[in-house]
Amino acid sequence: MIPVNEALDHLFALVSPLPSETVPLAEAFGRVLAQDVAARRDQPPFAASAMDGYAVAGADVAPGATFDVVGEAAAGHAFAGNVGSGQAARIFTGAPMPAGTDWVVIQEDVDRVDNTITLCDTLETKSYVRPAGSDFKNGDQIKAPRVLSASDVALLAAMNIAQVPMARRPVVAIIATGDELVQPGETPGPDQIIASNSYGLAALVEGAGGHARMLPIARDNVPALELAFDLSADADLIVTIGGASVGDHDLVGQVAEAKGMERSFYKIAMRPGKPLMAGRMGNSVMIGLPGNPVSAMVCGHIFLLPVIRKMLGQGTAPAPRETAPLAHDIGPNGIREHYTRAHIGPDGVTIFDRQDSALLTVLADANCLAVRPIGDPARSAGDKIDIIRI
Ligand SMILES: Nc1nc2c(c(=O)[nH]1)N[C@H]1C(S)=C(S)[C@@H](COP(=O)(O)OP(=O)(O)OC[C@H]3O[C@@H](n4cnc5c(N)ncnc54)[C@H](O)[C@@H]3O)O[C@H]1N2
Ligand code: MOO
Repeated sequence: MIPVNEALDHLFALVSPLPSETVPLAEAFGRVLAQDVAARRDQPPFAASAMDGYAVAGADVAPGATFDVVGEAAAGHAFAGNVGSGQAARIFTGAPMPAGTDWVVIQEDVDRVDNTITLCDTLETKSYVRPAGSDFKNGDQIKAPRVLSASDVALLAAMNIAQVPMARRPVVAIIATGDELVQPGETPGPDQIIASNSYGLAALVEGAGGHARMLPIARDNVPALELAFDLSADADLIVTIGGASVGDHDLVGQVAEAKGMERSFYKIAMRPGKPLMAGRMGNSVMIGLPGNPVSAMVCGHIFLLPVIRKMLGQGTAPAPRETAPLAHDIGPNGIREHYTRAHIGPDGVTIFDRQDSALLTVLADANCLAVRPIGDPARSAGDKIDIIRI
């Protein structure tokens, strides 16, 4: 058994950042920017009014001052003329400031009679002009790598970047294995259960920016597993679930090796997740996850997501940790690093009593994994513990 950090280092050594691809802006949301991009224009491209009102020379603004309205500027319709001293242009939000003006008096502060406006006694003290380039300037950069948020997409659009260089999404083939499994929606036999991990892992993969390709369930026999590996050969990652342990029907490692998998490691000092295996397999990397549902999902968080992030060019880092106080006393930990299902709330971290790696209800109630190092002694309420949010 190797420690978790060593296993993760082995996995990082197996994968590299994928090449980038250019995608239309409308498809960029949630994906990872692969290269710095630069604004192709200033925004606003001209000094613009921030309000509806009258554009004047700021030097002329005083309570009771009067102006002749000589023209109009609206968004998309600049006023071509010049506005002289004692003159004003009717202006609307987003319109370019006419030549000769640097101040907008909001219409609420104006009395208008025919073509003459008179300013009221209490005036705003700000100009309501947005200077050219005050949001961004031509050449301003958005730095990669960065997961593009909805706000980023809006910013890229404003920068006139219609095609975006994105990290290619890793294709992750997910192979559930087991004679006992049927797909959700099917009718299980009396000795069967519903495949769950494959769906949970696919959700993790998609959430991290990968593309999950779920394969048909592979039965516990050599030809079925061989076929599943053949169907996954072009994936960037091949993730198997189950069949990783020492039972007579645990054939995954054996078949993977017969198919050319060069094993990097097998078995880690982790609970849950002990029978994890990984290795290079053709142009792909195979990660064999244990079958117990919580084990597979925990390994998904601790190994699969960091590997996907590396492939997306987001660097080489384990699942992010925080420290938080324990809400209660806990006993000592054993010889495997324990990723306990836990809940962090206002009272601190509560580690659930039931930690069997088959209990998906407990996992679904957890909002974090509280990590107990190998040989960690008993701890008291208030002691700090590492957590990983899930
Ligand atoms: N004698 C030993 N027995 C076991 C050991 C051991 O060291 N010595 N390790 C245990 C640990 S730890 C784990 S974890 C499990 C993992 O075993 P496998 O990876 O071989 O998983 P399976 O036996 O195929 O399945 C275990 C369990 O999970 C269910 N399962 C499998 N796939 C799915 C799926 N896609 N969706 C939902 N449930 C799934 C399966 O029905 C079993 O109940 O081995 C221990 N045994
Ligand atoms: O390691 Mo197993 O994954 O404890 O349940």
